[in-house]
Amino acid sequence: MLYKGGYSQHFFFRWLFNDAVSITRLFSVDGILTFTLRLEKTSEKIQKVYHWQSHNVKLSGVDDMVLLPKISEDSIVENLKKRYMDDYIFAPYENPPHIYALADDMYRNLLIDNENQCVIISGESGAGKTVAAKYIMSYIARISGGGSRVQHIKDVILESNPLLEAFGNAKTVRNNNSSRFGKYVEILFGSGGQPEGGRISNFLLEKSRVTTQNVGERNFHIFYQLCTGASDAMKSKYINFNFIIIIIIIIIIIIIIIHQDFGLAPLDYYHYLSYGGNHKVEGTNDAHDFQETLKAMNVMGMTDQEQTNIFQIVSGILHLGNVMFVEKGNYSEIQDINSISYPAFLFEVDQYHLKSKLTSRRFDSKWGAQSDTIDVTLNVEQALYTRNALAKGIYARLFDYLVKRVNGAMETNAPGYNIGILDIYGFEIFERNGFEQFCINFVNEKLQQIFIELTLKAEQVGFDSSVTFIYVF
Ligand SMILES: Nc1ncnc2c1ncn2[C@@H]1O[C@H](COP(=O)(O)OP(=O)(O)OP(=O)(O)O)[C@@H](O)[C@H]1O
Repeated sequence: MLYKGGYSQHFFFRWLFNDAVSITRLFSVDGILTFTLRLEKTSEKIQKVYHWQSHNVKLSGVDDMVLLPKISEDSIVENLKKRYMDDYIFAPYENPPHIYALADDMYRNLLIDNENQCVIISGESGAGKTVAAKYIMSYIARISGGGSRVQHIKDVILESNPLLEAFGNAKTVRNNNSSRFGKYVEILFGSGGQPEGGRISNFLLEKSRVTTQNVGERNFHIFYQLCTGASDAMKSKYINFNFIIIIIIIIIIIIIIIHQDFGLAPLDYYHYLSYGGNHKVEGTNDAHDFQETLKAMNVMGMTDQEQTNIFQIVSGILHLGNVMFVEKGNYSEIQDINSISYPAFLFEVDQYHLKSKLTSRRFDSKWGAQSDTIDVTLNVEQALYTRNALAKGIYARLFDYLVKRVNGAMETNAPGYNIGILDIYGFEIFERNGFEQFCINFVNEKLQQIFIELTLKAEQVGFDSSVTFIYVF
């Protein structure tokens, strides 16, 4: 039995050892799994090495050379020799189930049988669904042919991953790069087996994350990427333009403000990023990832202006979260009127209009043939709810827009067959499960049901003639 690194294992070990915090080394040789656990007991940190011997394992070296304890010419040759002697050499079709073999099968079936193919990837959060989906996409991109136009389609398909992950993935307690939306990617192939286009359908974006997160989690990656990765020029435009407005409004503050660093807005400044408790994710470099996001946007053919507009919205949402309300009589008022100028500027809307939409709502009444429209003022709780609903609504539409843009970049009318890859976000149980988690858990249960149904049905068929049993399905 060979374990590969991953968060599921991380949690398994955590559960096993109760106080284990992280696995620093993990490798397996001849069935012996060796791992080093960093343990944390109160404030003291202890390094301990555990050896675990698995049973009934055919001793045939390691499947994956990177798992060798020491990578040298000798150890590689020794490993290959062992596998050769045991008739366990590397050959895709002789190996146990492998994601490339599955992708290869699908591709061949599509070409030989002229049939659409579909792979459903299911599993709990952190199991490796998204990584598997990406392996399938890159394998297909690698083995299918085509000229420069096809190469562009492949680039769009592959680059859609970092782009949508930036806006749709987040750190959760189980997975540092957890998909918080479901997606179904279809790759459309021409008669020669070359990708001609593609289409992505997105489901159930967890938009509640925009305004609040559980402890130990983060908002969507893009917020941190923009704040830490944007150039100074961009930062002053999206993040600190507020200062410019203040300069115009309050002359006295000019002296203070011109001495401030326009290029920096600490993440702590934003209310919408404050719930998780930690902005940093081990092994993630947000500034670097921001460059990947920009690169992906360029591959999609997004213009500078389009990118500017997108980041204006992202930044506007952050600033909107800093608009606070106070109770005045029976209704709410914006605590600091300057705070509304920033999001209004970034959303390119009139600030008085935005203020009125946050603190009141339009009420249509009808009696008989008569109708009337009145503005009803909101209390603080209602105003906060409205503010958050606006932030979530804008973000969800921005995400839909990005998916639409990706689809536009790989649109085709060419006839052909397609391979579909379904990657939804995994089953999870929180202390408080929101409606979105309920929906995703329900979908996961349904998928599991389909899986059981199909596999049991297949088993039943195999037994048909020889065994008498009660049909489950
Ligand atoms: N094949 C793999 N090889 C190495 N690491 C992997 C592999 N699969 C997954 N991982 C590790 O596990 C992490 C979680 O994987 P992934 O994001 O694919 O999980 P998921 O099932 O899609 O989770 P979620 O439902 O939360 O989106 C990855 O970031 C990666 O570190």
